[in-house]
Amino acid sequence: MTRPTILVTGGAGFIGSHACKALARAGYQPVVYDDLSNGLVEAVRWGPLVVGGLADPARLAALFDQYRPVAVLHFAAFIEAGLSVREPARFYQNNVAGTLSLLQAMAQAGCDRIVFSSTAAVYGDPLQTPIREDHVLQPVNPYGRSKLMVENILADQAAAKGLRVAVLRYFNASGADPEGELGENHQPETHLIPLVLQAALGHRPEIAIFGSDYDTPDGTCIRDYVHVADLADAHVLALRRLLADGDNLTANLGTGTGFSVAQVVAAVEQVTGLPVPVRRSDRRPGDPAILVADKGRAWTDLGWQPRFPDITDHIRHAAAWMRHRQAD
Ligand SMILES: NC(=O)c1ccc[n+]([C@@H]2O[C@H](COP(=O)([O-])OP(=O)(O)OC[C@H]3O[C@@H](n4cnc5c(N)ncnc54)[C@H](O)[C@@H]3O)[C@@H](O)[C@H]2O)c1
Ligand SMILES: O=c1ccn([C@@H]2O[C@H](COP(=O)(O)OP(=O)(O)O[C@H]3O[C@H](CO)[C@@H](O)[C@H](O)[C@H]3O)[C@@H](O)[C@H]2O)c(=O)[nH]1
Repeated sequence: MTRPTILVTGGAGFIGSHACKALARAGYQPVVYDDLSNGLVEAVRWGPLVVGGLADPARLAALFDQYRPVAVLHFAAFIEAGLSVREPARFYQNNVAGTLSLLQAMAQAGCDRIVFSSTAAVYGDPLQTPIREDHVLQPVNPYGRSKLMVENILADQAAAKGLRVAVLRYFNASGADPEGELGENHQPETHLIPLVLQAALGHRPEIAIFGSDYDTPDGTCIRDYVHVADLADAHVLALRRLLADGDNLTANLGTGTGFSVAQVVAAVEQVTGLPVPVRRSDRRPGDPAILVADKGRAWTDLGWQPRFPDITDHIRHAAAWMRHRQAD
């Protein structure tokens, strides 16, 4: 029997590459479309790679024509909130205009199912935590606003044209493939866990803790770290739901448990047995004190249960990946 083909935009990136592995394991055929602006050819291992950008309608049309995907997992985007403050137009162009171009290609090809990578950044500074999906949406940077714009576009297309949509709002993606085949390769790396690991392993002199005067028990920011393999599993569940004509859905993907920056540093020291040189520095603009998901909807509506709720597993897997890459 032929495996249903799934188009994975951004499938050479961190989360998209893990999703391709999960798709292949679940019996689907991923086809990756990525411009390699922040992804790696080596991360595309479970199906073909077509190199191209979202803004290239001819290449997208040819791709739909050749592979006839039954659905799209749409990861491709610029992802750094801090950069979005300095380069807003680039973010809106890539994340919003790029998605419009993708939607046009989908419509022309008759492909009407999409799983969209949204983010906890759509909530802005939370008024209540854990954050439920019906929390007010007031993003505080252009990155979050670009993602909210796409959510609204998808909702309008669903109402007008019957587009079937799953919006997944990830909290902080972390970890690496538990089998060591994939991991995080951002250039430059801005995410906390890999940076703390680099400081522990001596690849950088120290880690700066951005702010120690937040209204949290130890004064440092609290985040909900969700394992990338668990994110990948959630995409397979969301895809199955859309392919089975289930209702459209918007769901948080988080564990419901928060860890402070200081707790992450302590966990890295415990897992690696190495000291982490720390420098206390100013707050980073735009960082809310606490971002923790209400996980209920993904549990009930998707049947999603993270396999790796324990942050020490995230750190172990990320450290194994880092050591493996160093050895290459
Ligand atoms: N990493 C996180 O903690 C996190 C949290 C919430 C949401 N997200 C969202 O998840 C998605 C994936 O994030 P990631 O961490 O894997 O990022 P990533 O940068 O590793 O992956 C994104 C991929 O998209 C590609 N890409 C970007 N613009 C493109 C374009 N115009 N055309 C084709 N390819 C393009 C990049 O080359 C890269 O391979 C993003 O949409 C991001 O906003 C990530
Ligand atoms: O060198 C560093 C880097 C980060 N942090 C702190 O660590 C926490 C996590 O930061 P980071 O790993 O950069 O992730 P976030 O800024 O929380 O953003 C991630 O998680 C969001 C969802 O919660 C997504 O929207 C973003 O795309 C994704 O990058 C924050 O409190 C940062 O202030 C430090 O103290 N020092």
